[in-house]
Amino acid sequence: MSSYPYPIKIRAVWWREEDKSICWINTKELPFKEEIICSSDPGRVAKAIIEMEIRGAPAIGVAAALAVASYANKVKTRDIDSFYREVDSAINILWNTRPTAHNLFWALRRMRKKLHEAVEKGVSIDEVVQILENEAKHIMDEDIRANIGLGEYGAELVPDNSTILTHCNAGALATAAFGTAEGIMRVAWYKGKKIKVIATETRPVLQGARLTVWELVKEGIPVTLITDNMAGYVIRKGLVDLVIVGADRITSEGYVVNKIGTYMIALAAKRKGIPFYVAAPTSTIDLESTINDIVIEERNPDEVRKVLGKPITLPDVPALNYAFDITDPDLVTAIITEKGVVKPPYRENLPKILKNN
Ligand SMILES: CSC[C@H]1O[C@H](OP(=O)(O)O)[C@H](O)[C@@H]1O
Repeated sequence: MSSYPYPIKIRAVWWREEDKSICWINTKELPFKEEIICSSDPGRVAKAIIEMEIRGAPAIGVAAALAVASYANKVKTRDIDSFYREVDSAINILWNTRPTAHNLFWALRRMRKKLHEAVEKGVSIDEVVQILENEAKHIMDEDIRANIGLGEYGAELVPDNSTILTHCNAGALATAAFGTAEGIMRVAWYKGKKIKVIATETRPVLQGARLTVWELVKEGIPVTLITDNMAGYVIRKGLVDLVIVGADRITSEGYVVNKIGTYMIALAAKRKGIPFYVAAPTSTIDLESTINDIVIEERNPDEVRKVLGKPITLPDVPALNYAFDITDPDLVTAIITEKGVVKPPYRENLPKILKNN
């Protein structure tokens, strides 16, 4: 069991050694029910990602990697070509779950590369299985260490006695553990800074009300819940000292793709002149992409027409359900990663930070 400099109290996804399966806490049921599910079936894990039992850019990537490794452990064939095809098809099933978060594709590319290299080398199936398991565990451990690392950098930017506004959930429930935006909050809190948090509910899936509140209450970090449409006013009223959010993808120019509603908060922060920070491991940064490559997931309109499954409008009214939006680089004060804090110009400085060891 790896050791970390801070307590790891909550994990979104993890590896169960006894049966080499992937386990996750079903975030769809929180905070009202804590349900743990374990599986080695890539189809079941894909369903969990699509239906947001597992959600959050880093958690999705880690889950996909663990699912590939878990499935590889269960493949029965002793023919290497059939084995390769079966594991590669599992990668494809997971690849086609949600289109926006870069971490999913970053993790699956790592797994596919390990699979291809091992098979090319002609190692045994048992050795390929072990290589895939090791890689998936590295991806999981790297995520936790990255969150702690960016948490340390970010906490330096958090004034004592400050109020942080956050949107959605970029916490332990969105990562292998510790969280990104919430990782900064945890380190600041553990280091004795008297922070308070304002969390937006985050319609339509309510990650803020259901997940961020649950995480911060468990940590003993003071949190106040607001509706999404209250964010502008509380910023204007001077109740917020800084904004910290997560990210699902950051392009080469520094465009930040994050939960729908992030852009409006960034505009309000700019207008008020308070810092707007984006916390993200480097696995979220996609230097191959530009704003034109971004795919914004559109989810089932029923998520908008209902709250926790209860209709709030007429059943067939047309509804838009964009799951993410795009925040322009000039609205982002800094991008906080495990390799350091990136300041503008992002097009120039993002590649530099990725080269840092
Ligand atoms: C640590 S990044 C989490 C990121 O992912 C969330 O999206 P979703 O809940 O739809 O997976 C949201 O954009 C968070 O900022």
